[in-house]
Amino acid sequence: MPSLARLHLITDTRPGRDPLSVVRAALTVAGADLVVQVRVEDSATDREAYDLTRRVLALCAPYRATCLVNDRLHVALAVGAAGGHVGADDLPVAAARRVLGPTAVLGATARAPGTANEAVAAGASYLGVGPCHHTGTKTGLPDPIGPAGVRAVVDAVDVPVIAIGGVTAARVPALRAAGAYGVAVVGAVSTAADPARATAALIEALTC
Ligand SMILES: Cc1ncc(COP(=O)(O)OP(=O)(O)O)c(N)n1
Ligand SMILES: Cc1nc(C(=O)O)sc1CCOP(=O)(O)O
Ligand SMILES: [Mg+2]
Repeated sequence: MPSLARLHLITDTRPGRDPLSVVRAALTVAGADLVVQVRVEDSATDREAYDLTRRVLALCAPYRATCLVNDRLHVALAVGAAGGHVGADDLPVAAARRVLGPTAVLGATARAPGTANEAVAAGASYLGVGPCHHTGTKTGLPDPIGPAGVRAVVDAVDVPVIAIGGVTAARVPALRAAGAYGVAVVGAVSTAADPARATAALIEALTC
């Protein structure tokens, strides 16, 4: 299994966004130190997800950056991505592991130590833990768990914890101090005036 990069950029496919140019900008700065997770709207067709993922994979390849696919594991397999990410509404982690095979990267969402332990026992190779802070990117989330909630999960598991939800470069030090291995972001890069510069700030915060 490839070593996991600490910065995960999740594609922003909301109307008016340009996910490919954001991914391109982030890769020029972060290179192999980036995981790009392709996440499309629930209303997107599989064909749209497949086409976007193929394009993202082609951008990642020269940098040897890792490409993962959110939810749609058949798309991950079809394009040859490194793995996928599942949450409570997706395939159960054990089923996802069977689909992807033993060596793929498999992330699972966990918000508390109990579900985190279950996800790891079922085959998750990393955990996405949050929401750490309020976010305007996704609706319907529970209250933020903050760095203390991240710490509770970190103390319970032995896989990398990727903090997600309202993460900015300024918030990275507290999340790292809580034991987060890395962070996943949408808005901090996608809505930045300069996505390359925003990526550089996150990388710097993660390497301090
Ligand atoms: C790194 C990371 N962590 C959490 C999530 C959220 O996944 P999920 O709970 O399945 O919600 P959706 O993203 O599918 O709406 C994630 N994608 N990545
Ligand atoms: C897709 C997603 N999942 C979350 C979770 O907590 O499970 S938070 C989130 C959105 C993250 O976007 P931003 O970096 O703009 O806050
Ligand atoms: Mg999901």
